[in-house]
Amino acid sequence: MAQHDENVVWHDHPVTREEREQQHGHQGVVLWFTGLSGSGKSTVAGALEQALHRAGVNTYLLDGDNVRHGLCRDLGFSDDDRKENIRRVGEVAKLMVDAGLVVLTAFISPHRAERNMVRDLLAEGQFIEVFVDTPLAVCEARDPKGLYKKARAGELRNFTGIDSVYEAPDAPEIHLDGEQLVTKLAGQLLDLLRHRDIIRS
Ligand SMILES: Nc1ncnc2c1ncn2[C@@H]1O[C@H](COP(=O)(O)OS(=O)(=O)O)[C@@H](OP(=O)(O)O)[C@H]1O
Ligand SMILES: Nc1ncnc2c1ncn2[C@@H]1O[C@H](COP(=O)(O)OP(=O)(O)O)[C@@H](O)[C@H]1O
Repeated sequence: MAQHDENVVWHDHPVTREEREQQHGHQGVVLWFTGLSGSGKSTVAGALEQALHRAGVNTYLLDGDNVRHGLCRDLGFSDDDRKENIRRVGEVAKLMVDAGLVVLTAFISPHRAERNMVRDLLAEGQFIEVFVDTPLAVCEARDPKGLYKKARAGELRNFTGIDSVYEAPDAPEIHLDGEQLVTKLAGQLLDLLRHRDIIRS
């Protein structure tokens, strides 16, 4: 991939992130959900976004399934493609944080290195890693899209948890038990955001 051109120079603009955050009444951060397919990333992120939106927080939810229909439609599920997927989403999330939004991302993001790459793109405290920890057997029993069934039958290759790796986070900001009620999990995340003064109580 081409590196950035040394003749392209960063341009600062008069309105700052801090000013945008002040206007919103809250900080910009990323809640980076990671977990197996079927662990509950989209469901929990959606429930949290709904609660935040109702509370007047400016949010945006970037979801793997949706992003792969547009921005990342050229990418598949090899390790390199997943890496590029997460790099692009990380850069988009960074722009959205600069816009002062509470960004929720729901990507399997199976590799520690890529999640840490996104963490390093952001300032201290702006990256909140949310591990949706649901046992593989439970995800496989849920199987809402029938993908585990296809993977077990050998009709789908490189499926996370079956024949492609998932590296669980070592030290996520929050570790959710994905078998608990969705409302309880969303509540835990709201508590964390209030505790960190990202949103008002
Ligand atoms: N081989 C393989 N492995 C894993 N997942 C697969 C695969 N093929 C298709 N899908 C569907 O794509 C969704 C995962 O996309 P992501 O962009 O989140 O994946 S990644 O972060 O780049 O690993 C994932 O969605 P979720 O179930 O919502 O996680 C699957 O529906
Ligand atoms: N905490 C939960 N308890 C029970 N079922 C859940 C829970 N979270 C999600 N689900 C269900 O599990 C399936 C997969 O959830 P989804 O959010 O699509 O997972 P992911 O985005 O990680 O693939 C869906 O059918 C959803 O309704």
